[in-house]
Amino acid sequence: MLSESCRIYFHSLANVIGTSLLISVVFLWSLVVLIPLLITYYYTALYFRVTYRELKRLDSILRSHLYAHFSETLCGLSTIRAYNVQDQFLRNNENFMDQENRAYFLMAATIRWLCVRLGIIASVLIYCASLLSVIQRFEIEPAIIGFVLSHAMSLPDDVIRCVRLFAEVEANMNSVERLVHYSDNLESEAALIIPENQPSLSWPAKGEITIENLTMQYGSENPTVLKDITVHIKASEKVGIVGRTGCGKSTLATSFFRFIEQTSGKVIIDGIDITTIGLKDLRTKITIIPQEPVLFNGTIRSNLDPFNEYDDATLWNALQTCLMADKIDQDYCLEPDEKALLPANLLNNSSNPLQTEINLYSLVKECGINFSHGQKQLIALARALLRKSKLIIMDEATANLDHKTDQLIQNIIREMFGKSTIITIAHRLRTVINYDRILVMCDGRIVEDDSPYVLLQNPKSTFREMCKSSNMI
Ligand SMILES: Nc1ncnc2c1ncn2[C@@H]1O[C@H](COP(=O)(O)OP(=O)(O)OP(=O)(O)O)[C@@H](O)[C@H]1O
Repeated sequence: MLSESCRIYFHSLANVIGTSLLISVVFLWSLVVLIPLLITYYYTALYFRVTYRELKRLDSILRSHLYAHFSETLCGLSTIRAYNVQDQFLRNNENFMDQENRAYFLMAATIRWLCVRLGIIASVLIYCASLLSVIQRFEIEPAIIGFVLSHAMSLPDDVIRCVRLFAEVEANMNSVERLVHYSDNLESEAALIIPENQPSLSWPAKGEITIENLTMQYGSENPTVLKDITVHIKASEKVGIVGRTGCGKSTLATSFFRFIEQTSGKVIIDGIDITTIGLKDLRTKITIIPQEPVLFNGTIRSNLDPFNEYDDATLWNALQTCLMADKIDQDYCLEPDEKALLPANLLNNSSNPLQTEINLYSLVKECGINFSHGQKQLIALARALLRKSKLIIMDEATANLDHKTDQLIQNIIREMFGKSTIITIAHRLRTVINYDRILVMCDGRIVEDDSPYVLLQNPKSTFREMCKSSNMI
């Protein structure tokens, strides 16, 4: 929109300057009127610009409220209907529309105000040019007079367009200013790849982690979240992190990905300090199964394997291992015409699970809304299985599964990721009770670090207290 506004603005400006020059060259006396008119024009435009800019800003803000409310309503349609509050949301929507229209109406009124004033100024100029043509009718050729007057007639429109578009260009430049701010002034992440410091393809081969005096905070104005953490995690160890909400468990887990940079200290994975390598090299080697698994609009297949690296049988195996296969089988049986779309070799192969009416090509809606939270976590687990990382972080990954499924998944994890290091954040203590080690966190520090058995034997242990309060012992 900005380029189009600029184009029309410069076009109108050239017309206004050209016509004014033409009139003053042909009728020298017109300068007597032209100069005061230009001054009046300048001040009127200035007055208009300030008001219009503010109104436009107001309109944008109110419009964004309207759009936000509209999209939130669309996302929460089922909840709104469930609570039978459609009328309230309709009223709110009308209210937001009314408010936005107020600013829009004022903008339209301001433009009308300008049109009237500029129209008068331009008409005075045309009047003078016409008057001078009559007075100087014997001195100037009729053709030239006709030429000047025909141009002068378009002056009111050009003058109005010129000022309006100038204000519009200026208002649209706000967006440019914001983009420039985002691109130049905001701190960006570290380099994705540092060519002179790339880890080998097999890194991390063991999954051994050493954390030395790690301190982290979210921005300099916020309190320190991780305080001087030192811990060594052996290769293939299964470590559970527990602690009260807000004690820094997720922050410790995400520190491996450098989502926020550490304030001080070191995280060393298989001998490499993670701050010395590029973010892409780091992040592609670690797998996270997050609290809020992300699914994309597409199919189950495209969600499991976005870069098309695995065949269907491998994907299906991963789903079956994560206990998702039955669910998909039930929910998404292939229709005959859908079957026709599948590659023939998959359907003819008797050992292929696709023969049992499984559909990896089933639809996954935006944000995976057609799956339950637990199912989304199982799909995320299947993704992790496919990647076969040496280091896997699970942030409450099985929190939304029932206890039995959680246990089954834990067994699967132990079996399938036997040679990987696993760090699991768990609210449910049963999830990590069979792990090799438990780290208990409190207020950004590790207060206990031992095997679950040893911690449970210790009557003063916080972990024991936590197990007691959740009726495990
Ligand atoms: N993006 C953020 N910006 C500022 N502070 C944050 C941010 N994320 C977390 N925090 C703060 O850091 C502290 C630790 O949060 P963190 O999510 O690591 O805790 P947690 O133990 O994982 O909690 P939970 O069990 O509820 O997930 C909290 O006080 C939280 O308010």
